Amino acid sequence: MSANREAQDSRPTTAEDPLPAQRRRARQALALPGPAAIEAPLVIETHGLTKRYGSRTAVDDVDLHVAQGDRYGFLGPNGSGKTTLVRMLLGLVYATRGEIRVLGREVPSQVHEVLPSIGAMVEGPAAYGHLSGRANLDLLDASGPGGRSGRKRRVEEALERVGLARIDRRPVRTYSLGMRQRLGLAGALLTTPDLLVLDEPTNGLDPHGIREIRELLIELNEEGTTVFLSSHLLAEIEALCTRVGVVDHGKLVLEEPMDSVRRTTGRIIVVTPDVDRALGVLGRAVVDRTESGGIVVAPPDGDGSHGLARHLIAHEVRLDALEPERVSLEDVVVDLTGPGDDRAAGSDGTGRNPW
Ligand SMILES: Nc1ncnc2c1ncn2[C@@H]1O[C@H](COP(=O)(O)OP(=O)(O)OP(=O)(O)O)[C@@H](O)[C@H]1O
Repeated sequence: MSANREAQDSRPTTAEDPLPAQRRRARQALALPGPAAIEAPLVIETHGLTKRYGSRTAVDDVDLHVAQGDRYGFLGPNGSGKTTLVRMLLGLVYATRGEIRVLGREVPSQVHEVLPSIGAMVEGPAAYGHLSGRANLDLLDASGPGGRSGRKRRVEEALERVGLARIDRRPVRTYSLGMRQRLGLAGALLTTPDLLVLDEPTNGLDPHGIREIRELLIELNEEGTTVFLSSHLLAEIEALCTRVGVVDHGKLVLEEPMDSVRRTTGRIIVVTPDVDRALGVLGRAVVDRTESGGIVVAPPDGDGSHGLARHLIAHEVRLDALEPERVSLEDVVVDLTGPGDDRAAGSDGTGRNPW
């Protein structure tokens, strides 16, 4: 493949470039599409939602749109207003200004009508430390239908779903943070909710636990539950969510389907054991390398992955994979937001990304 204009334009960033090429592309076409672009009925909708604490604006003029069937990730650095917004959605904190509708009802005035259809876990799981996990769920379910046997069934099912079926009579105060998170989720699943609202649901879980909860949320979503979760973990949102809202200093700066955030760049990643041979064959069409050693190629206009594959195979380059390069959620989000409260205050001091 010969060098081409596109390849030259997208060569790896040099010291003079103020933004890496991928970031530049990420910045283009970011949008808050508004409700017109969303076809399914809205399950959560806010207009001009604002919350002030004294002179501090925690949530600033937010128009949020969560559609039925979404797995919506509400993402933002520490202190950006996620918990405050989640609490307003559930009627736990009153807004300074703006409107909220959840499952078609106004919040807070009609929230009691929809709370039975919502499973929620906000600001960590609340539980009585001296009681066992089962006893806590029994209490939460006290007003549920079907008497003792109905309650026992629901509690056991909820425990099973979150991977706690075998817990014993130990009091909750002896649980690890991960077990408490699971118990909190079990509490949210005692009814079959139309909407799950979860604030940082994988806090304290190890990677195995994070994956289990992700699979559970996908399963519930496929059974019809709309999932809204807040998190500062980009990878978690990227792996789980179908729509993403990004909040920064109280403002919603992005709301888009995950597919359009993670759109393709037009470049192709070649994974091959014959790296040197491929680099020689591709010449100046190579524009970058991935962290895992993939070769990023800008093919000439109209010459997509099929043409590239033919070209490489004709030159005896073996191919493990050929895939379109996508803009990463991290690039988009870091580009759109400033440092979180902890970084801004200098409490971390490591210079690490606040996400
Ligand atoms: N009750 C309160 N009184 C005064 N300020 C508050 C109160 N609750 C939140 N804030 C402030 O509002 C801002 C947003 O806080 P919030 O907890 O909603 O952010 P967050 O994105 O959930 O952060 P984190 O990820 O660290 O939990 C912060 O500056 C916080 O200090």
